[in-house]
Amino acid sequence: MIVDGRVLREDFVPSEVVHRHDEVNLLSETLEPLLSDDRPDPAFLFGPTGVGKTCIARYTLAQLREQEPAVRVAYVNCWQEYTRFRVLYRVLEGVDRAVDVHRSTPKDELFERLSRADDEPIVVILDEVDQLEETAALYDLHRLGHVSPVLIANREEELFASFDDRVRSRFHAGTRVRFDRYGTDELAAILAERAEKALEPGAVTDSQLRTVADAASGDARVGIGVLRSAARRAEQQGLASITDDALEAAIPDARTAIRRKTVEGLIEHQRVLYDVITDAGEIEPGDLYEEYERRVDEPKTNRTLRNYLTKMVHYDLIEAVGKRRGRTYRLVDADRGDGEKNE
Ligand SMILES: Nc1ncnc2c1ncn2[C@@H]1O[C@H](COP(=O)(O)OP(=O)(O)OP(=O)(O)O)[C@@H](O)[C@H]1O
Repeated sequence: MIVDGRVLREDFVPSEVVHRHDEVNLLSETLEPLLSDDRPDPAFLFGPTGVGKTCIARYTLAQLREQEPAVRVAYVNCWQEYTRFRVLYRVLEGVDRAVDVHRSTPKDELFERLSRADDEPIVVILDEVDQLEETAALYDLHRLGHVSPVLIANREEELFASFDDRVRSRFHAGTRVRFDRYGTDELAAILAERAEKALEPGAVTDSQLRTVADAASGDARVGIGVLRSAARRAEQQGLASITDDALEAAIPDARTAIRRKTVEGLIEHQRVLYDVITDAGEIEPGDLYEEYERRVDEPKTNRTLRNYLTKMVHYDLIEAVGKRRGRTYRLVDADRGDGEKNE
């Protein structure tokens, strides 16, 4: 039944995006100066998870490179690359200038190397940029006239709150491209496009795709995950098409798989917070920070911890219950039907 499983993978960049034309156009216009050797303003892509920010950034840059192949693109996921060293290293790697760089190479030398790599413009996509712990990396990139950053984050307010004044003032100007959650019809159309490429004709009905879109509540990553899981289940049972039962079973399946992957991707300190919450069942912030500090050697500041927690809420790993005073954190129930997904 599955003819091309790649199409249902998370990192697949579709050759055509469904909807999001306004967002693609705004980003393309922002980057247009690159076509005449000028430097564009920074571009920001804001919105909740699974709404196509990464996909649209990659797609738009792939299109731009078709017009101007000299433009180089480096992709940095700041969830993993959260220090100045790691960001600069990843950008150098993205433009094939990372040979002979070691852990002990001074950061200033990385910066020097990047400043010398100025024969062609470089667009740096900084995904999950609100996870960056050393925002000096942004200051570095801004100083380089041949580097154009595209920054992706959930919320503008929290992102700018994490910047120091130097970075804030430099990134103040810049185009904001805002993404809303997909409606059921939009998500169903995205899923139909994927299903057409990935599955045999007739493997899934339009009404089933709407059920998936509805269950995913606007998150395309969840929707595609459900479709993938349902198709696999049906295939394992030797069926020629997806049954409603396979679909129902796939909804919690997909959420669990996505959650497992997100937990695996947590950095050490986030993981400790997650473990404390898991052990406690439900816990107040004060007790959470206290227990966290007991478990780590060099604790992060409360502000950083709050940032981690916000991110984990965005990623649907934990939920915050109650208002300021009396607020507690607990794990999100994997089997939840959803509909109350956090923004
Ligand atoms: N408009 C679209 N057309 C086709 N595929 C899409 C579209 N929007 C999202 N997708 C697909 O949905 C999945 C999730 O999208 P993406 O990773 O871009 O979301 P995101 O907003 O960057 O989320 P996060 O903040 O969690 O990283 C990807 O597989 C992507 O290819």
